[in-house]
Amino acid sequence: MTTVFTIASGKGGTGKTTVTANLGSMLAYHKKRTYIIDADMGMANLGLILGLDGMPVTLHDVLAGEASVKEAAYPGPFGVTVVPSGLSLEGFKNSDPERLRDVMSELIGECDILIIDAPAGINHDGIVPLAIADEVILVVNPDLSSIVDALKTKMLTEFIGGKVRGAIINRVTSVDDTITKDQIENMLSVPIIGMIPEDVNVRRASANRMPVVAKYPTSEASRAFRRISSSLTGVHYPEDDKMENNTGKKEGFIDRLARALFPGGKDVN
Ligand SMILES: Nc1ncnc2c1ncn2[C@@H]1O[C@H](COP(=O)(O)OP(=O)(O)OP(=O)(O)O)[C@@H](O)[C@H]1O
Repeated sequence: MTTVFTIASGKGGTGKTTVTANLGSMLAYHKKRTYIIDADMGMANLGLILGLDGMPVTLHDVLAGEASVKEAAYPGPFGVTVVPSGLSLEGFKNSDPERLRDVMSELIGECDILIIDAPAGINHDGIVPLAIADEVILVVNPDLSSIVDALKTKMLTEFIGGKVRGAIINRVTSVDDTITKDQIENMLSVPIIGMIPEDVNVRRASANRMPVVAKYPTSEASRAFRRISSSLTGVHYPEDDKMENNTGKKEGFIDRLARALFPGGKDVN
């Protein structure tokens, strides 16, 4: 059975693409056959942060009716399958978001989990991903405008008959005492699935065209992504699990100690 998750927000820039890339990679690591699809077709950057931009066939071609989704699918970290969007405005113009339904039908049964990175806002191209998901996951930042926009997305999802699974609070800082987790939970009236800290390693990993869970597996953000993927799959993930990093080398005690002592420091590899 395939479960379709749509990662949505309301406000732009809250971290949908980051969540899609990292959650998808972690679920693949858990041996779930996982597809991640960049339906943020106007502002595509899933391929960019995974080193899969400039691919010959993209979701644009699929939604223009010129290719099948499997032709636009590429292997990503830990075996996740990535369907990037193209970067051209022409391709965006020719894409019909309604065709996402066909993409979904094509992949049902072919994978365990399908994650759709939705565009920000509540335009037509943003509504289809909300409508076709089994469960929508909201990504919010701990600020009022992000929460209010997520609330609008939640209401829209329910209005069109969709279901919101919960919210992920991203970019939480230790000095942030303005809005608490409980307040966000109350405002949105959905469970909080997890909290991801503000972590410079997220941007450092993107600059290296990798998800943080693969590039900096012991970072705070990676730990948070592992907890969230465990809670979605029910697979227990020991905190001291040894994941292979980008060099293919197992993280040893010295690496972990160095990271613990110098969390914001240089890559020790
Ligand atoms: N937890 C985090 N810590 C530090 N930086 C982060 C974190 N999450 C996301 N970012 C950074 O914030 C920026 C926006 O993230 P991202 O592109 O994932 O957002 P988005 O919601 O997909 O944006 P858009 O609405 O434009 O599609 C990126 O530079 C990303 O690296």
